[in-house]
Amino acid sequence: MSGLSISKLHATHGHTAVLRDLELTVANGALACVLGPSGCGKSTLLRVIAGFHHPVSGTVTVGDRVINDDRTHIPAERRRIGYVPQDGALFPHLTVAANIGFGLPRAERRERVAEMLDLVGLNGLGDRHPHQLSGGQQQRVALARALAPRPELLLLDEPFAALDAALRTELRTEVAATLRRAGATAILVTHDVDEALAFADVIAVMRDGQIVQADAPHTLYHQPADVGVARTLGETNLLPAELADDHAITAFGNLPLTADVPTGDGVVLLRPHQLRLAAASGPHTVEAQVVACAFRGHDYRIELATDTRHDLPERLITYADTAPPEAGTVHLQAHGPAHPIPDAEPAAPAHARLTAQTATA
Ligand SMILES: Nc1ncnc2c1ncn2[C@@H]1O[C@H](COP(=O)(O)OP(=O)(O)OP(=O)(O)O)[C@@H](O)[C@H]1O
Repeated sequence: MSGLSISKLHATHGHTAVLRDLELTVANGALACVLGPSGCGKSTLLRVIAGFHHPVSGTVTVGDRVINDDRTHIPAERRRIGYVPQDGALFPHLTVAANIGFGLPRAERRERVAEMLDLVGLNGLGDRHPHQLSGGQQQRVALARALAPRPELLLLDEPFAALDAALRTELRTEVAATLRRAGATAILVTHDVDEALAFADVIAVMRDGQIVQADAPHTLYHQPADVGVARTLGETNLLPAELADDHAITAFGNLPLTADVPTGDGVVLLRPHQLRLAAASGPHTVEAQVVACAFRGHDYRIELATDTRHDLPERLITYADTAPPEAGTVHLQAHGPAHPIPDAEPAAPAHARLTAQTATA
């Protein structure tokens, strides 16, 4: 398999610009996810890479082969790129084995089909037809069919979207393991954050036809480039802070920063699990009122109203293993590192809201 490199890619649908100056690199053997809201251009990007959609301009390289630039447009069937659409799109009148072997040279077909059935865990089901398989099994056949011709790159367009939650989790774990065994370079399109976090070596967050940040899941979650990426990856607490080189001075005391930044007023990100309920008040605890608490099986999601004495947003979110006292007062502690968010507007702090309410009363 080979890596992928995309530079200055522009694509349109009619007169509408869909991909704008898009840049993306996926290393050889990496599993990448493109994550973004509906309509941001994810499928169009995959279709350009696959060769089904002509871009206006830009360069697409797989390994050391340029498959698209100003002078080159290699047709889809000669790109050696596998494509698994949302519904699998198996041939209904062909058996599983015939689906997987479709288009393979006759001499190697039987052996390669057996290898692929083994890879996706469907030994013994080669003689069935697609309608005799479950949804998850059909998707595994689609994956086997895409991998059979040894593509240089595999594209998966929301391949688990039609499956129920349990099967979806199971299958994406299996597919990731299968792709790693095959040494595949793959790009999965999704708008499911959990899927992206669980599947990918690299997540590329897409917004309005551009990749705004591409990084390892852990880096992206804890060090997002802007508020939009921070919110795409999960719930946020955005605290006003005084930035002082390597630490932030906050209502929770001094917290180390993820990176050195210029000094001055700013906003820092703390993910919900970085706020914890303290047993009692202390020098760096903040008092808050529980306004909502939801049990989620593995933990509780707690929404808190902050104390008006503190320079904090109106609501904070934390996750905890045990339920707090109902509608009670709790003490919160923060655990760094905090991540500075350059473009964030500080939420109206509690004391400012109080002043505003008093003024209008
Ligand atoms: N065939 C088409 N003709 C005209 N406009 C299109 C066509 N296909 C897509 N678009 C538009 O291009 C934009 C990007 O669509 P695309 O399908 O790439 O987004 P997406 O991120 O994959 O969305 P989703 O997650 O809903 O599948 C959308 O505004 C869409 O309406």
